[in-house]
Amino acid sequence: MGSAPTDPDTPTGPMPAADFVAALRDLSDRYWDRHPFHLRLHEGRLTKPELQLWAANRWYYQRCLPQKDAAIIANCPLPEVRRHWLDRIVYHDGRDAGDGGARNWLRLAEAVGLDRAEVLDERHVLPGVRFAVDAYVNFARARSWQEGVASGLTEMFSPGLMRRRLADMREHYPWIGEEGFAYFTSRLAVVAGEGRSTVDIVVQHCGTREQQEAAVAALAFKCDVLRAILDSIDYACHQIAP
Ligand SMILES: O=C(O)c1cc(C(=O)O)c2c(n1)C(=O)C(=O)c1cc(C(=O)O)[nH]c1-2
Repeated sequence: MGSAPTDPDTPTGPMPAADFVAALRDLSDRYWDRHPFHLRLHEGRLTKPELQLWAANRWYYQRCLPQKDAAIIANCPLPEVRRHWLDRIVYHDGRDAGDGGARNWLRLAEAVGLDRAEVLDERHVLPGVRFAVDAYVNFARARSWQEGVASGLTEMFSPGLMRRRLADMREHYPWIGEEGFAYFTSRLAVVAGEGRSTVDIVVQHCGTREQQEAAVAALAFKCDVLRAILDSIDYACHQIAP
């Protein structure tokens, strides 16, 4: 069996950096900002039990992120990238048990009326959310470190969403105490810079067309992970009695 003839119209050289970045940014339409669940959240149409379900399920995402980042580090042979990526683990886990992004998410969960224990034992985590988040961690374990890094680029789409979420939640759910919003206020301070430096790493280390296309596919996969999380939560909301 011979190999398939190469189509002379199929480009094989790397895309110019600007085209590559544009191909990544083009995926913003697949991001979760306009998911029906997020729209209801922004419009103040979620009930307290629905907000609780969201917070308890997002916890599973938040708590798995450091394992995803550790998998990227484990697969990466470059000390300068590992050193840089390590900051993400420290950000989520904190330098000690009392701080870090994950702790701040727990504060939000408590502010919407959940007990810390029922969040930590994950009794509210939906099967679909678990499957989606586990798929993200497994993707980082199984794929190249560049694909793992590229999959985190959804964050380049997130600052506007997070700012809007913060403003809309303060307005529409005034019963949530301000301490509950620490996650978003502290995340907003780092996320724009993180998104920019992640793009730089991806552009620098995806030198071939194949690597560039794999990076774009990794970001598309991650958009699907996020939407699958909200699909599951949204579906479960329809089963909560009003
Ligand atoms: O609230 C959001 O909409 C949102 C989105 C994302 C994202 O786009 O992946 C992250 C976060 N938050 C977040 O808080 C966070 O720590 C985070 C880490 C990552 C990642 O893939 O490494 N994404 C996100």
